[in-house]
Amino acid sequence: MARIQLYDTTLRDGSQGEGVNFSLQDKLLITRKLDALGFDYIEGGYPLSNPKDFEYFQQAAELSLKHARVCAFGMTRRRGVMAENDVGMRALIDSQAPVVTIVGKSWDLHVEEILRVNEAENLAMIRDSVEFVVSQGREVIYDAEHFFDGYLHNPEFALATIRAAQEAGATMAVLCDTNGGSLPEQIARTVGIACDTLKIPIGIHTHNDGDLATANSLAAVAAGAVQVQGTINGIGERCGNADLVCVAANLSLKQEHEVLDGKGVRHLTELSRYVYELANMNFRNNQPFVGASAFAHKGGMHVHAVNRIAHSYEHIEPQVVGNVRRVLVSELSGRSNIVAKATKYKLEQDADLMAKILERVQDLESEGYQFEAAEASFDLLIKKVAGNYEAMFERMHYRVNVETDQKSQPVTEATVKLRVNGEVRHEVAEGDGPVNALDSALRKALNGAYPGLEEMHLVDYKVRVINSTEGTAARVRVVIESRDKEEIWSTIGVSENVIEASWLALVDSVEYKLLKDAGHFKIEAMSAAD
Ligand SMILES: CC(=O)SCCNC(=O)CCNC(=O)[C@H](O)C(C)(C)COP(=O)(O)OP(=O)(O)OC[C@H]1O[C@@H](n2cnc3c(N)ncnc32)[C@H](O)[C@@H]1OP(=O)(O)O
Ligand SMILES: CC(=O)C(=O)O
Repeated sequence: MARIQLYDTTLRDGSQGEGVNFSLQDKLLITRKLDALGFDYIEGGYPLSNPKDFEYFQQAAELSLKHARVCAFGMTRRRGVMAENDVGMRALIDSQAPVVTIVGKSWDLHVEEILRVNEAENLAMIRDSVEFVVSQGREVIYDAEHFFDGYLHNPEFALATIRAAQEAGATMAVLCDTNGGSLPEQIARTVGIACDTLKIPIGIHTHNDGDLATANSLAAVAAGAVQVQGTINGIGERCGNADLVCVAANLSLKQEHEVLDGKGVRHLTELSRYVYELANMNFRNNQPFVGASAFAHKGGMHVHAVNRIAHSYEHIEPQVVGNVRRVLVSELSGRSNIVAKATKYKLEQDADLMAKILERVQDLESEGYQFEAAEASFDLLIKKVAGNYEAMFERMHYRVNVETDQKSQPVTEATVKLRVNGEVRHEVAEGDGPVNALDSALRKALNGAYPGLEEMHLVDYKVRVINSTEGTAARVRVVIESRDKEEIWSTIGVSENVIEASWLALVDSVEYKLLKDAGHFKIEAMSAAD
């Protein structure tokens, strides 16, 4: 099978996604990461667009990348202007980027109605721009915008545009499904024709408006394309670009093409999460290959089978893309889900205990608990039902007061009374709201007894109404996410009272941390039998 180049445009087309805004530092960090994983090209930005993108190229030049070539992106010269006098062309050259990607028009509609030039002038704009940049010693990749729509309406003109780019010295013509509405058969047919027409290699750049960006990229490769452009996690304009994480995994694992130097695929999960973190976006749990749910098994029959042969319900082994298998516990669980979770405590042989845990889970889930989102509370539940739970403190009492004079911000105060190692402790604390005040008072009461608590903090707090038909008497489910230096964990509380539900989740979170520090829990992936 062939070597396929991966061209990442997270920093340019990805930045065109709604809500995405990378700082200069983020862009440089992502560049380093992509280079380390073996990406071939990194499109860093549009130097004419803004000072940050211009500065990026100055700093990227200092990065001593091992593998990737950095590309500056821009459009062909404006109509009626010589390429050497065009501000966009000058910005591309001044960027000092070794590779310049020039986007030009392929669809006669855009030429006539958007640029408002004739076809001959558009061909001259492409030719002049590519020739000028090549004359400045740069490699030129030519992005043929709207190529597939253009080919449908006027195939001779669309092909003439990429021929012009080839004749002017471009090293690659990348056919863009800019509106993202093409289907795989259309992509394959058109790429095949372009491959037969040109001598230079063909690349593919797809958008996801029909949810087909990955399929269209693979169809293009099957028809002869040797470069795929896309973004990490598929972020980008409108519905996004082809997700290079999925494209790379499919090309490498399903079609045995060589991508990412043969090594990067097993770091795809880490890369995906790294980019989400820097983009300040939530992880997409159901993202294929790398999402937290991509290898999470919930249905009891699935878990039963996966315990015997993992690939009975998995298309690849999770570790080949750096992901892990997970077993979820819920009302849909059978004994196998519980057994899988209990293996790390070596309790799985105790059939009565497994049945008791399952019964307890089903009872609690009928009250509104959901353990799949609260694995730390489930670990505590196993200990409690197994009879080897030791309370690290005894809860005696708590109270929360909120006072407001209607003129200033409400003041929230919590009081917590505990017995810790035989000593009664009674503490009060103020906070930004009841959960924060309770958390502060609980920590004050435990102060000195468990120093590890200082490194733990809350990172997320979610409330859901469970039986909404009951109005204000409805039950609420609170899920709290906490972290320390080494782990993130989630706990749950359910009650008619939001403060009580929060308190239950908070206490579980602190108890999990204290028991973990005392060596009671080990973080292990489920080990399946194959
Ligand atoms: C498919 C893609 O994703 S292409 C990349 C799209 N990305 C972006 O637009 C983000 C960065 N863009 C920008 O910062 C700005 O749009 C700039 C700096 C490029 C241009 O800004 P402005 O000069 O203010 O122009 P504006 O954005 O309003 O309009 C685009 C101009 O470029 C012209 N143009 C558009 N495409 C091309 C092209 N391929 N070749 C030549 N000229 C073009 C248009 O005709 C229009 O010029 P006109 O006003 O003289 O008719
Ligand atoms: C070049 C590009 O981003 C597009 O045509 O979609």
